[in-house]
Amino acid sequence: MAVVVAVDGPAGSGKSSVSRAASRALGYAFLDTGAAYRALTWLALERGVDTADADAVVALLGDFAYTTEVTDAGTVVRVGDADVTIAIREPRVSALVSDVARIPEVRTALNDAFRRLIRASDAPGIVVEGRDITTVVAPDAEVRILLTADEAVRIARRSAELAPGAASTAEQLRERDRRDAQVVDFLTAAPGVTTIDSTHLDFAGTVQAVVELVHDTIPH
Ligand SMILES: Nc1ncnc2c1ncn2[C@@H]1O[C@H](COP(=O)(O)OP(=O)(O)O)[C@@H](O)[C@H]1O
Ligand SMILES: Nc1ccn([C@@H]2O[C@H](COP(=O)(O)OP(=O)(O)O)[C@@H](O)[C@H]2O)c(=O)n1
Repeated sequence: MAVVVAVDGPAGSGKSSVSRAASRALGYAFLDTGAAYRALTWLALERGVDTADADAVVALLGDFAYTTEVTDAGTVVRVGDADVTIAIREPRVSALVSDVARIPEVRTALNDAFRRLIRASDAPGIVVEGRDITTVVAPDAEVRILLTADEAVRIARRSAELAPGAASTAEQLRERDRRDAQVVDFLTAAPGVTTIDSTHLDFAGTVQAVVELVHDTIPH
């Protein structure tokens, strides 16, 4: 059974990029759970399904052929034959993903899939990042981290999400965190979870903090 490193936190805290780099440094696999919520949202948009209609979104699950493939250039995300790696990061997906993520049947189905992927990993460990990994998906993970940063810093890091005519990055990020926080608490560390605040750390320093915590926790 692979060592599990669970990482939760709000948007723009560095979960995906830091977890990916830390997994490489550790020789571990990597699982970005937000990508699956984003891919299901992309499928709803593609099919013209209203994301506020929970039953219609749940009906998509039977036909949600979601796969990921780790390549040198990064993780390629596909739904069926469609490469949605770039599309799932578009603001139109970010704006609706919280609708999809608040549907209990969606969370149950995706969490089951995440647990299967974790169990199937043949690497010595796996870094899994999202919003409820430390609390719901893998509460027994050997290493559990809440990655945070001040909101202004997170907004500055996410400025690339700005789309012409759309609400500002700041409004989008605040609104998404507000809605996500109604579903899972990723702003306070559960008992046994270590907080890493990256506000005053640069990228390499944040990766190092994660790697050191794993080394300090896991005998090697
Ligand atoms: N400690 C850090 N210092 C500076 N930039 C960072 C740091 N951590 C992450 N970043 C950058 O911030 C942006 C958002 O990070 P990302 O991993 O997408 O966050 P999340 O997955 O939590 O939304 C990325 O461009 C990333 O390279
Ligand atoms: N474990 C998870 C991961 C993501 N999500 C949802 O998926 C969305 C996208 O997650 P993400 O990790 O790609 O978001 P960023 O923080 O990287 O922008 C979040 O805004 C949540 O609505 C979730 O509900 N539970």
